Amino acid sequence: MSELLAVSNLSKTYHKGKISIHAVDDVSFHLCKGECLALVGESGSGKSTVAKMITGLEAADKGEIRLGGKDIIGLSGKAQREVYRDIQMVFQMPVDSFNPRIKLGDGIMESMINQGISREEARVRAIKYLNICELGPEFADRYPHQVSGGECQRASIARAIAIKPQLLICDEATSALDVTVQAQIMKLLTQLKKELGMSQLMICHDLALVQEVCDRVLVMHHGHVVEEGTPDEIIINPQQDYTKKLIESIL
Ligand SMILES: Nc1ncnc2c1ncn2[C@@H]1O[C@H](COP(=O)(O)OP(=O)(O)OP(=O)(O)O)[C@@H](O)[C@H]1O
Repeated sequence: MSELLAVSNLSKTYHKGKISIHAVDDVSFHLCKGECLALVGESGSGKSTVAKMITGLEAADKGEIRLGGKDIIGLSGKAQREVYRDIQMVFQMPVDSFNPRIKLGDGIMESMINQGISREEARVRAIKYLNICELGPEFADRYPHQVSGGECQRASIARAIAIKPQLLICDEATSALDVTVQAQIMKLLTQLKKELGMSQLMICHDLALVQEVCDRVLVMHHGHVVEEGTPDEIIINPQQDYTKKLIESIL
């Protein structure tokens, strides 16, 4: 598999008054095309900060992020818009990710229209991707408060995939949902990976889900990557003491 994303020596420190929080410290990893990589670690270990730097929501202090060989840090204008179209993120709280005053269909169409796609075509594509996410066309005309959490999360996945990103980042995308809906959404993401060849970076606390859907796992602790391997290597035969404790605490 060829490499899609290469993260090298990435670091981020947050400053709050006199306190400095080294959220991410010298993190390096890669992600291949069509691969699903899990990022696991206890709360506060830096997982979301890594994801936010990749999506450009946080600026990196140091390091390099390459997408398809091109350094994406510090881009601006059209080059930046083009790159971030290829990286989409799905967040934990589905309802918060849509504007409550905008119908789901219009929310999904927005980024396509921003890309220059006509309203008519954007509407057709919004309905197509809602359908891929197992939501009927009627969902396009509903407001976020008129659907369940699971349906809203499907709609946010539809919005993310409608613009055919090369990389989909899911930050605890299913943890607010009940177990059956969680399983359905993970199945859907695996299907999308196979059908669209999309690479995925999953931040996930649920090791059973990681084992089921991810190809490789990175373990983060205090802003560092402490271990990397296949799900079986990490979950069944962890090498580092921190990973052993993490697995014990989660299982
Ligand atoms: N905007 C911010 N300002 C200040 N500190 C922050 C900010 N965002 C995150 N942090 C801190 O950086 C550290 C890493 O946070 P981050 O959200 O990346 O961890 P995480 O592993 O994703 O945690 P969780 O699993 O709880 O979401 C934490 O100590 C957090 O409090």
